[in-house]
Amino acid sequence: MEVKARAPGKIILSGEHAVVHGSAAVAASIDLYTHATLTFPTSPEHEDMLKLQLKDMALEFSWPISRIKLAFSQLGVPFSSKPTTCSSESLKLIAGLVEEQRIPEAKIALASGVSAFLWLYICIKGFRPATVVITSELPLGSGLGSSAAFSVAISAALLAFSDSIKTDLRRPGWLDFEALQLDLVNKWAFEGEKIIHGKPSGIDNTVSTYGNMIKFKTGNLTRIKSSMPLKMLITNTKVGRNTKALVAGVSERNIRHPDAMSFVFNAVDSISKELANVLQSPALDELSITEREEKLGELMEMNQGLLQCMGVSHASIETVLRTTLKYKLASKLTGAGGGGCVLTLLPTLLSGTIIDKVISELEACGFQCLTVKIGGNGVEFSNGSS
Ligand SMILES: Nc1ncnc2c1ncn2[C@@H]1O[C@H](COP(=O)(O)OP(=O)(O)OP(=O)(O)O)[C@@H](O)[C@H]1O
Ligand SMILES: C[C@@](O)(CCO)CC(=O)[O-]
Ligand SMILES: [Mg+2]
Repeated sequence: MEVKARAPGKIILSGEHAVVHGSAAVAASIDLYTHATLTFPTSPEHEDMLKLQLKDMALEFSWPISRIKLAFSQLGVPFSSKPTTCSSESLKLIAGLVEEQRIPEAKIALASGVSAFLWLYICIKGFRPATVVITSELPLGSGLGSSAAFSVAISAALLAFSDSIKTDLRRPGWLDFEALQLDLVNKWAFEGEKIIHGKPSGIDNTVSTYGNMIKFKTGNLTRIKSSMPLKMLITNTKVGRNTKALVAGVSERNIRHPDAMSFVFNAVDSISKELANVLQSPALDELSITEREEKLGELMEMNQGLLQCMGVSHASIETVLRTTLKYKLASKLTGAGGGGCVLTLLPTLLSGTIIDKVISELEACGFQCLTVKIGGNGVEFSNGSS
């Protein structure tokens, strides 16, 4: 039997980092996906193995089920129908299982993803042999939510057609989960994100699970129905960074300067609320769209200034900001910053010629530009026929 799931990446229009400290943030899904395919063995030679294939990286990891059982023999089986946080003892055992796989040094950042996979698999499926194959259209560690899409796609593939989620195996094509099922996928994915991010707010797994556009504050989501078209250019600076370290850096700055940082987080909260209101205000005519785009651009610039204040900008991000500003276009980093991707608002009336000029100037700096569809479906699953 084969089960597939796909989960989208995301952009954050406002509020990253501050959302970890209780401010509101606004995020939207994008049409770049991570796919997870789960198959149970049909031939006896694979019967005692759990395998994880990361196809894009040409890496395969495998553990004899007996080895996993042995690792957990002292702590007991974490098998659970309820989303469970990986304790530091369990994380140590899992880190041991990951270390045995000898991930090449250049790809060692993948270790936290492999640990998240093992935790989700063992908790949800127990000691059952299987192969899980991952492919992704998202750049890893670039601010487009690759870690969340990975955790959501894995949780969804493991939960679809399980005891927790009864779904109809016979229907073809990509299928939607029901509301309560989505909540369960999201909660498990959050446990995966905790292993990769350290202290996630939950915004990335939430927008990847539910899709569309959301406002998110202290664990609660409000769906946003944007009444205006929204076009963004995404520039990947290709400067690698790690969300866990950047989130920890902001928390340290907050400990050093709690009074000043609380004003910064409050300012971001107001920006996100205003941004959500602008997106949802009733559509009237073309002029009002232009005015609203100007407001959005200004709010994005203000948010970027505050992200600089938090210490998560980077020289490469500043280069993108300077380049787009020459064309009077507003930009901000998206996700954890420190490199990664930058969003640039492309107003509806902006000519194609200008867009092409901006893109070629950014690409001449060695960056990669992408345009994506914003606000599509969240996680979906299929019986393998898609
Ligand atoms: N397709 C994948 N295969 C294996 N591991 C993955 C995959 N996608 C993400 N990961 C794990 O997530 C890590 C990247 O997560 P990180 O949170 O640093 O960046 P991001 O999620 O892309 O950006 P942001 O959190 O800013 O949106 C990788 O180093 C790896 O451990
Ligand atoms: C930096 C951060 O705010 C967003 C990463 O996409 C971290 C989080 O909210 O978990
Ligand atoms: Mg991430």
